[in-house]
Amino acid sequence: MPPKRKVSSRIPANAASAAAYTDRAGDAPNRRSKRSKPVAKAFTKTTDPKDEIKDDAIVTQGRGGVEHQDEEVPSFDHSRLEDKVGIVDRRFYPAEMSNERCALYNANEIPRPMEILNATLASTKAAREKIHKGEAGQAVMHWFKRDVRVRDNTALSRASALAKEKGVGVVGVWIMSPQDWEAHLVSPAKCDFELRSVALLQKELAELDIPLYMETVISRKNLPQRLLDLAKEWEIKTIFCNLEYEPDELRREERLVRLGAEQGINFEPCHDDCVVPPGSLKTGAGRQYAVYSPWYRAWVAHLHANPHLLDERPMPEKNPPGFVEKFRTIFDCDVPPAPKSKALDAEQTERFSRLWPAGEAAALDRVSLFLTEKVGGYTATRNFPAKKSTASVSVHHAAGTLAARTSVRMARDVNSTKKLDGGIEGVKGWIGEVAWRDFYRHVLVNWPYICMNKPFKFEYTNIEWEYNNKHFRAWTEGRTGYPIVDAAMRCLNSTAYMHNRLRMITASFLAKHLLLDWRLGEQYFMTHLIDGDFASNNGGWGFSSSTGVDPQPYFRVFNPWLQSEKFDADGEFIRAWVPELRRIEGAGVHNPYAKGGDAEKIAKKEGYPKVVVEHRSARDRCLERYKAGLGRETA
Ligand SMILES: Cc1cc2nc3c(=O)[nH]c(=O)nc-3n(C[C@H](O)[C@H](O)[C@H](O)COP(=O)(O)OP(=O)(O)OC[C@H]3O[C@@H](n4cnc5c(N)ncnc54)[C@H](O)[C@@H]3O)c2cc1C
Repeated sequence: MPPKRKVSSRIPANAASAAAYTDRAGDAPNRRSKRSKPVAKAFTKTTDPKDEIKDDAIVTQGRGGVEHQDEEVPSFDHSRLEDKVGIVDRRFYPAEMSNERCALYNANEIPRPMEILNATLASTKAAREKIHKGEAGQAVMHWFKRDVRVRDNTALSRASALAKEKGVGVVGVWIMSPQDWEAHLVSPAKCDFELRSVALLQKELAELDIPLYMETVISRKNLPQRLLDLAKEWEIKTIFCNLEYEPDELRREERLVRLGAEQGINFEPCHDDCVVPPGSLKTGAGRQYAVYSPWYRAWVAHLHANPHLLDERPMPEKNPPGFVEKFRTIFDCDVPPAPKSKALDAEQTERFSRLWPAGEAAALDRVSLFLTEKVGGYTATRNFPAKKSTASVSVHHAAGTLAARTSVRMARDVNSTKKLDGGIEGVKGWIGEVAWRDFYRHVLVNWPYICMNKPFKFEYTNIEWEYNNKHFRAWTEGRTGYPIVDAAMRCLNSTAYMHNRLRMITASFLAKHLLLDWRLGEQYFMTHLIDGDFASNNGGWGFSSSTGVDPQPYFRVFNPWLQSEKFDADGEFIRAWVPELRRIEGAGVHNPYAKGGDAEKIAKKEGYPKVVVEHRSARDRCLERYKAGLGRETA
């Protein structure tokens, strides 16, 4: 066990605390401090000085913070390198949370953001009811966030019902928050998709005489008060929204409930994003499930016992006569342009619009087409990227142009049993995949520290990751010398999407073959995927790197060649994305340099790279490093 030293310092929650880090790094073996310099340079994020992001908005509290006081810090504390390698964006977040603090969450000694929100909803209940019973105001507001749709929208439907009861209309609001996009690493393709969807939403709402007011709020911390100010300006007494489950968002909504109650506005957050609201399913011992299979059985049983959870939410009604005239000025808002750091060029705009039609009509078309033409063969074919046999609706689930509830209901309704289980194998299998999305959200709510750069299994913090920039670049560019990995990464870079099997292969390759800190890969995916979604992405990375909830065991290391031969047997997917290997016939395409002959000649001639790491030795190094990391005392 490494020697420990007593640190008697109070590190402010928001301090970059370079000195503290230097100190700690000083404890580390020389090889690490030697290595950290060039690595820091290579990975540190750069910020465009022209960008709108302002320093004043750095969130100093709120993602757990660093609250070490007289703590025991072992000399090995590899996680602390995160500051040097740019894992945590310190413009927005405090440094990586300590393992002790994670343990406190697990021991229920720190209230989770959802619990704090629920407590505030309870403590403000009387005040909010009084507002509800009071004056009608001029309208009811629905704040659109990750629910860019009119149909099957819980909070919008409730806003419409309340407006009808009060004899007023509904006003829609959508706020662009460039800092949220920056902090959440939202990819330019995803921002563009959202903006295109918002433009379509505005048109759909206009048919119901509902305006969509749009505004850009630069500083994310000002957003709650700005919403309340808009409500006051328009004499609105109630604001509805659907909940997002990341800690920052839950804390923001908690603040809105509190500030709203103080300022005479009832803020009503609704569960909508999950089919089953987080917190509804508990093990026999009353805990949140950390394993998918029993959780899934409970999820199905819960939905069969509570079928209303799958009911379509009523469409909002048309606003009453005279409403358009009263709110004329906000009917003509323009969709704002993407912030500079997220803007696409003309060619990218055209490409992504063609590949990913936006809006809820496109979403419903996609899911309907899938359920009529493809779902029957889903279970048998879903792992084969070249078959294009999955629904391709994750982009819609992520933007909220399609509710997961809608997908599950539509699938249930085409099932021969009219249930979630039994009946058609493909339908059952597909519902099970959509359920993974719920599962990872339930996990996020119960273990919020996964959103604070900690692995679910925080004992894996002490694995000594590599920060090899050359390897990372080879992975991002699709030049690792492993054709299936390279094809997948090039597909991601071009289409902003990657098939699930390939996400598992590339993620496993980064964490286990290259031994790179899995959080680098997690971030790269977020900044490039059009369907980037924190909970699903983090869950997928946790699974593949064996650091997450219900992961594959660390000693299972995917062999990329075997995966390739199994799931892209004809090499169709590889040839589509790696032109250097297109002329190779037969199995040589999976590992051209090993096969010799024509395959090797073509690969060499076309400049296809040799492997960056040799499979067997990479595997051995991985097992050794994981084992050593797990044997270490947690920091
Ligand atoms: C490392 C890694 C990272 C991932 N990152 C994301 C991400 O950022 N956003 C994202 O939506 N999905 C992510 N996934 C899950 C999955 O790869 C995609 O949801 C899926 O490829 C989307 O394609 P589809 O819509 O055709 O899926 P289908 O196979 O048709 O599945 C239907 C829907 O179920 C949900 N779903 C399917 N598989 C999963 C899963 N494993 N976890 C959670 N939800 C699932 C999605 O909403 C999907 O649209 C990740 C998986 C891994 C292994």
